[in-house]
Amino acid sequence: MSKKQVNVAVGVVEHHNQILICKRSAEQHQGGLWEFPGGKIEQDESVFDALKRELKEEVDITIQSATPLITIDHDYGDKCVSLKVLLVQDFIGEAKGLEGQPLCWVDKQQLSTYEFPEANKQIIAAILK
Ligand SMILES: Nc1nc2c([nH]c(=O)n2[C@@H]2O[C@H](COP(=O)(O)OP(=O)(O)OP(=O)(O)O)[C@@H](O)[C@H]2O)c(=O)[nH]1
Ligand SMILES: [Mg+2]
Repeated sequence: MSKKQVNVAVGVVEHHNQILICKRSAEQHQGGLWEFPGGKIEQDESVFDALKRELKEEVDITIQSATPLITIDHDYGDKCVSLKVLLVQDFIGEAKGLEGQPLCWVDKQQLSTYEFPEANKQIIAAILK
């Protein structure tokens, strides 16, 4: 049986040269690791609309615009993901963890000192380019 492929909208939210990261809860896939906020893209939803919905739900910010940064297809063994990563520099609101998740703003250069899912290494490389 083929593994399910999940399309995910991921936001690299940047403000004053810092990036917003959140901690995944223990029970989630890749739980306990840091992530860039985002989530699954629903059927008939654009990447931007999915990201806008997820960032409002998870961190209470409203994104105004976003630009494509990178797409990463990764096989975790139990699950294949296609991460559509958008760079967000234009948003309204102050980020807070609406799902009780720890959240922090990190200098770009410090990102690699946090533990992320494997696929995120390529995202961090793209941010630093
Ligand atoms: N949001 C997010 N997901 C990531 C990142 N890196 C990464 O491999 N993923 C994977 O993408 C998949 C979907 O993301 P998600 O769990 O946030 O989806 P969601 O918000 O719709 O959550 P839910 O199904 O837990 O309610 C997960 O399997 C997760 O492990 C990342 O930086 N951010
Ligand atoms: Mg999510």
